[in-house]
Amino acid sequence: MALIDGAEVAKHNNKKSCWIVLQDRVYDITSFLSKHPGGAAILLKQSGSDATTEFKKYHPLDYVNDLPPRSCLGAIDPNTFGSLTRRKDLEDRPSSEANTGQKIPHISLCVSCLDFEKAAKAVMPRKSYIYASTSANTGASLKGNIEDWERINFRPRVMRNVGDVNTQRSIFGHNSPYPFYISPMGTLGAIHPGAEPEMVKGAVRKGIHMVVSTASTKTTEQIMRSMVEEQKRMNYASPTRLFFQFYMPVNRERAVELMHMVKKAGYKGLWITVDTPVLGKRESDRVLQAEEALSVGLEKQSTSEWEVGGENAFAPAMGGRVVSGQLSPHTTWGDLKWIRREWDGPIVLKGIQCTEDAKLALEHGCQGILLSNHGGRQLHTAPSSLMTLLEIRTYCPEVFGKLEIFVDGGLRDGSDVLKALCLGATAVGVGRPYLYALAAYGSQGVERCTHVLYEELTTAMRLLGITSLNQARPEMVNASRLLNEMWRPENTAARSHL
Ligand code: HEM
Ligand SMILES: Cc1cc2nc3c(=O)[nH]c(=O)nc-3n(C[C@H](O)[C@H](O)[C@H](O)COP(=O)(O)O)c2cc1C
Repeated sequence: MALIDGAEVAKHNNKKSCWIVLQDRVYDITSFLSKHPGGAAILLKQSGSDATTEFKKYHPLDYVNDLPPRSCLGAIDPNTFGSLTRRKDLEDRPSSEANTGQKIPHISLCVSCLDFEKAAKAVMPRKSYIYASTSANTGASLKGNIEDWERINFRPRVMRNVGDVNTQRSIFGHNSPYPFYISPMGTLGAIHPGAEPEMVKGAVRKGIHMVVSTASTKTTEQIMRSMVEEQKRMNYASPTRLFFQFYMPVNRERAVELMHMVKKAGYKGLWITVDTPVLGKRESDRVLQAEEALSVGLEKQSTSEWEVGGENAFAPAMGGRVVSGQLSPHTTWGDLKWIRREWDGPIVLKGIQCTEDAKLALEHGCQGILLSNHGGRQLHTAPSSLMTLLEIRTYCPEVFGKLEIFVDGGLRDGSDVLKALCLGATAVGVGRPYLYALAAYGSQGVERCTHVLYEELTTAMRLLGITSLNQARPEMVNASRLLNEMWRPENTAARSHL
C-alpha cells in the first residue's frame, strides 16, 4: 500500500474530515468524533496531526482496535512527519499562569501533603490539574471532607513510654507497615508519563498497598506486571499488594470478563464503587470542555449531540463526562449475588454513606465497606466519611469486627489517619496527595508522600501516648462538635427504617 504524505493528512483538520496519526498509521476518525467518550473537541484539537503523545496520556495503545472498521487508512510516509499540522495555538496552558517558568521545588521542601499540590500545579497541564482537583457543584463536599478532620480533637495521655511505635495494619490478611493506602484514581497517564506503573513503583518501594482504578490508562495486566517487576528488583521484600476498584459496566458479560481478568492477574480484592450510578456534576471539567469545544469551533453543536457517547464498549472515563454503557445506573443489592458467584475474594463496597447501607453490606455478605463520598466529586453536600463513621458507630456498631471498615476523603495529615483509627477504621485511603506527588516527582514523590504521612502518624501516636495502633480508642478523640451535627433518626420524619 502506498505511504500517505503528511501534507495530505494535514488537510483533514476539521469536523467534516478528521484524520490523525497514531504511531506510524493514519486514521480517519470523522465518524468516531461524536462517539468518542472523551468528547469530540479533544480529537479535533489533534486533527491533521500526530496524536500519539496525547493519545498515550489517556489510553493503552490497543484502543485503536476499537475504532470503526476501515478507519486505518495506511502508514504515513516517515519522511513527511514535518508536514503534519502543529497545533501549538491549542496546546495546554500550564495549570497556574503565575507559576509559568517557575522551577519545581526540591522534593525535600515537601514536608506536608499540601506541598505536593503546590509543586504539582507548577508542572501539570491545566487540563490535568482541573481533572484532579475538580469536585462536585460548589465544592461543598470536598470542603467538608477536609474541614471535618480538624473539627475533631485528640485527648492525649502523657507520661507514657512512647519510645518505639508500631504502625502496622493488615488489609484482608495482607500486612502493611501503614494503616493507609493509595486510593484508586483513574487516568494517571494524564498526570505523569509513567502513568499507573510509576505510581506502583513508588508504592512497592515503600511497601504501601494500592487500589487500582478500572479507569486506569494502562491495562489491568500491565499494572500488575509493573508491580511484579518492581517486587523482583526488591527481591520480593515489599509487602505491597494491589486491590482492584471496579466500576460496574452495564453489560454483564463485560463485567464478568473484567472480574475474571482481575482475578487472573492476582488482585487481592474487589472494591466495587457504588456511589457513581452516574457521574457527579464536576463544574471545572464542564467549563474546560466548553472552552475546548469553542477553541475548535464546535460551539454550534448542541452539547448533548457531542457529549453522549455512542454504543462504545470501552473502559470508563472519569473526567467529568458520562460514558454511555460504562457506568451502570441499574446496579442493585441483588447484583451482589451473581458478583459473588464470579468473585470469590474479598468484596468492599466503596462509597457507603449511611448506616442503612452499612447494615445492608453486612447482610449481603460483603467483607468490607469504604465510607467515602468519592473525594467530594459525586453528590453535592454529601456527608464526609468521618461523619458517616460516627453515624455508623452510633447506629450499627455491630458492623465493627464483622466488616473491615475503610474511610477516605480529605485526609491530608498522618494525624487525620490516627483519628479515623481511634474511631474504629481498619485503614484509610489517601487520594489527591498521592496524585500530586506523582505529577511533580514521579515515583519518588509517591515514596516521599508515604514518608511524610508515616512521620506525621508516628509523631501523633507518641504525642497521644500510644505505641501501637491496637491501642487507638474512641475515647482518645473528642468528636462532640461533629456528633452535634450528626444525623439522628429522631430528627427524621420516617423512623421506621432503622
Ligand atoms: C483514536 C482512538 C480513540 C479511542 C478508541 C478512544 C477511546 C476512548 C474511550 C473508550 C474513552 C473513555 C475512557 C477511557 O477508557 O479512558 C476515552 C476518553 C478519553 N479520550 Fe479517547 N479515544 C481515542 C483517541 C483519543 C485521543 C487521540 C485523545 C487525545 C488526544 C483522547 C483523549 C481522551 C480523553 C481526554 C478522554 C477522557 C478521559 C478522562 O476524562 O478521564 N482519546 N477515549
Ligand atoms: C483524580 C481522581 C480520580 C479518581 N478516580 C476514581 C476512580 O476511577 N474510581 C473510584 O472509585 N474513585 C476515584 N476517585 C476517588 C478516590 O478513589 C477517593 O475516593 C478520593 O480521591 C479520596 O479523597 P481525597 O482525594 O481527598 O483523598 C478519584 C479521585 C480523584 C481525585
